[in-house]
Amino acid sequence: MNIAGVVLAGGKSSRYGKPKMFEMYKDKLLYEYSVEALKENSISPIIISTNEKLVPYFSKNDLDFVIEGEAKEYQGPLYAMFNAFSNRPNNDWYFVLACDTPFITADFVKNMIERVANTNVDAIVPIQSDKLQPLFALYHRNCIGKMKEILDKNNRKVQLLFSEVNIMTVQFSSDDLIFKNINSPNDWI
Ligand SMILES: Nc1nc2c(ncn2[C@@H]2O[C@H](COP(=O)(O)OP(=O)(O)OP(=O)(O)O)[C@@H](O)[C@H]2O)c(=O)[nH]1
Repeated sequence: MNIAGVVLAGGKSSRYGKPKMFEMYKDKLLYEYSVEALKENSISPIIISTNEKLVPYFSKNDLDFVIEGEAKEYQGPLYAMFNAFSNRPNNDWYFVLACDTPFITADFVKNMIERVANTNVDAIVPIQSDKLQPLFALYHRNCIGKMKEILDKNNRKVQLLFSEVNIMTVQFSSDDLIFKNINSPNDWI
């Protein structure tokens, strides 16, 4: 069972006012929290999905990842996922994370990937307070065709995929900080 990691880092950051993935929090850049949580679970390759303008700003440091610029920018997470998955269709699963989640942990990633064995669902998606968390989820390559169908109809919502494929949900407690993401500078306060 091979799992690729995909960190989505090509959004507009319009609410933040500047590319939020490069904000420093404690000792790391914001996007590095997601890369590290995947890396600590030996997930390889780890792909950073971004746009051509931002590619030069990702520094490899000691982290091990591949940076990919999308031909069409700002098409949203569903397109970004489709693009990253279909560029490497030989992976069985893709672990998708966003670039703005400083409280993500390697334990969370471990908990999720342990569910991949012996399941025949197409996606494994966390749920917290009745809200699905599609940008912290595992997608099987079976999803690629359905994603294309949704995009071809000019739809962009990741949630639309969940009525087209079989999903397993994983319940998390409402006080778990893992899913907190940073949209604007006020979210740090
Ligand atoms: N590669 C890629 N990632 C994206 C794209 N759109 C959003 N993302 C990422 O998806 C995650 C969630 O995005 P949002 O925070 O909702 O949107 P955003 O565009 O980054 O920020 P806003 O402009 O403030 O809505 C973030 O990690 C984004 O970087 C895209 O078109 N391509």
